Amino acid sequence: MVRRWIRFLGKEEALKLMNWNNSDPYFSLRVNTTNGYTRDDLVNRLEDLQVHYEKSIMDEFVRIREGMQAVLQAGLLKEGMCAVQDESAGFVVSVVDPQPGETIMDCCAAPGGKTLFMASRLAGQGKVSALDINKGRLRILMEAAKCHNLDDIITDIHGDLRLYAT
Ligand SMILES: C[S@@+](CC[C@H](N)C(=O)[O-])C[C@H]1O[C@@H](n2cnc3c(N)ncnc32)[C@H](O)[C@@H]1O
Repeated sequence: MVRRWIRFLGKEEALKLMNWNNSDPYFSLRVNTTNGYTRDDLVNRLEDLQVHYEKSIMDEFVRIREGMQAVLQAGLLKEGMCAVQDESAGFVVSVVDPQPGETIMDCCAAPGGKTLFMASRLAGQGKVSALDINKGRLRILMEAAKCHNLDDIITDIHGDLRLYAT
């Protein structure tokens, strides 16, 4: 594998990739702006909890390497202040760039990380239809939508995407 990386990326980039693979993983948290919170609010709560963080280049995101237990115990997720969301999923939403008033169809949507983020970008105007084949996962999605005050924007559709393809 290393030989292949060096062949494709060159030695310097391959070394960077290997160093990154050996670094401690981090969680990223996305602040829930629909509930009126800003990233500064989230950062203040993390500081109160003495959880070290890094701000992401994406406005809504903060990275933490340690302290997830403290975040959970303080109820930051339950009270809808933030969600655990990988920044790569956030980049997808940046590319979609949802605008107020739009209607968006999210296929294979559950558990809803991108659905929630897209819905929050609509600023109260527009709709996201979240389709998934798995009822239980859709239920989790709608519970999260409620917690994030986005249940009037998001509609769940239980269905098999393959049937829409014909
Ligand atoms: C990796 S998860 C999607 C993650 C989601 N997009 C997010 O951002 O949180 C894949 C989902 O696709 C759903 N799925 C798989 N096959 C499907 C199908 N034929 N029709 C609809 N949903 C399907 C699964 O139930 C699962 O919830």
